[in-house]
Amino acid sequence: MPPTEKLTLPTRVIGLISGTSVDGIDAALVEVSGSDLDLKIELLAGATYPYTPELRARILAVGAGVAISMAELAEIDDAIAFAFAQAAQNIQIGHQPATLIGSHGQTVYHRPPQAAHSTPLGYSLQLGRGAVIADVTGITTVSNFRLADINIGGHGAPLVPRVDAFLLSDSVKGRCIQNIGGIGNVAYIPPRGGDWLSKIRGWDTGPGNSLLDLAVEYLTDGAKSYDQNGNWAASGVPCYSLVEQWLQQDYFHLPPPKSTGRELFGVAYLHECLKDAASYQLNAADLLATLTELTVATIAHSYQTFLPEMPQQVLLCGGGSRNLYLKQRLQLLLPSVPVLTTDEVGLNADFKEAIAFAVLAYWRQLGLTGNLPAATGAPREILLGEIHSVCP
Ligand SMILES: Nc1ncnc2c1ncn2[C@@H]1O[C@H](COP(=O)(O)OP(=O)(O)OP(=O)(O)O)[C@@H](O)[C@H]1O
Ligand SMILES: CC(=O)N[C@H]1[C@@H]2OC[C@@H](O2)[C@@H](O)[C@@H]1O[C@H](C)C(=O)O
Repeated sequence: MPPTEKLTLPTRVIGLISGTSVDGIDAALVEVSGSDLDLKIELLAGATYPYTPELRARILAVGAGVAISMAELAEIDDAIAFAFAQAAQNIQIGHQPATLIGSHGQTVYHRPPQAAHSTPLGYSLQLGRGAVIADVTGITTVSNFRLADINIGGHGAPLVPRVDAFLLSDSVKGRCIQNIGGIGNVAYIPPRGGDWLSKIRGWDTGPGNSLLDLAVEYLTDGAKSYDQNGNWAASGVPCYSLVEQWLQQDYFHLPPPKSTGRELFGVAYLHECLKDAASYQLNAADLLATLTELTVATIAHSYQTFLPEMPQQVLLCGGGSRNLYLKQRLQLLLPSVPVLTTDEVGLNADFKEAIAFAVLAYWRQLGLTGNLPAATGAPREILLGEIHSVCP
């Protein structure tokens, strides 16, 4: 990953993503300049636009493996594309217009590469066609970011670690940038200097909030979708024997690069957890405390197992960084490493993923590669994303 000499002008870009929590479309309007070591962003506006409950329910059903017709798939794709286009229009209100959009879309299926399988390549499907977004907004749109990396044998995920490396490296401290969305993922960034770029790593750590959210929905009969600040879980006690048992799951022992999704850590997985919890007679609060402990234990375990050295700081981002109980538990498991949020070093923790897709679109437009082979497992760097120009 050699630094480029390319001169770049500030560009106003919109980044759009709805993640595995399917809680809504995160939109970030950013001014981007530089290219890699000199990469800079200024967040001008950030907002989350919730899906309608009907669309959210349809997306979650597809993601959970419910069979649908091609006609229904087309309808969902249309609805997502128009919702993303609307989010891009809304985020510009009161600002100078953007000239570029980077849209991740909505993941509804993700299959990591399967070595020694008859179809060894991965497969990842993000809905919300970029061409429609470009047409509705009149703004060139880059989309389908994961495909190129997957086509050459990579996981197509996680993609954010390369952006993290250039926005969040430190000259002295090694950092782990830990996203806790539906799924958790980490970027390990050693202190800048020497061959630091070649030592950056990234992978999906496992469940973030996905099992917790599903459990809250189950326990409240759908009245609640998440445990605000982790208050409910904080009133319970984690069952450590169960956490130990759950940590035996193969995924947590697979060496990186690796990626996962709701296909593994989704409804069926929660049902297994519920059965186990019943055999330990856990009440609702204990169940949530135990699922929270699983998330933090998988994070701490993966650092201890797979990193060349422990970081000097952990910077949290994503919705899970707002879960105070979870943050506290992670700090307890990593006693010598301060656990902060990216807000505390100047990068918005709620919109970092949306910002990253703005940067990835900007790199694509400049002709710069976007993947980090150490994080996706691809054999080489490659241009990410398809460019949809505006038809006259
Ligand atoms: N105040 C809060 N307290 C506890 N949990 C919260 C809070 N705010 C957000 N969350 C959690 O964060 C989740 C949303 O996180 P986020 O938007 O980062 O996920 P995502 O981007 O959809 O997922 P991914 O990063 O896996 O793609 C919510 O579903 C909820 O579980
Ligand atoms: C296939 C897919 O959408 N993966 C997401 C998901 O959500 C978190 C984790 O799993 C990560 O690998 C990825 O997203 C972020 C944006 C990434 O690519 O870095």
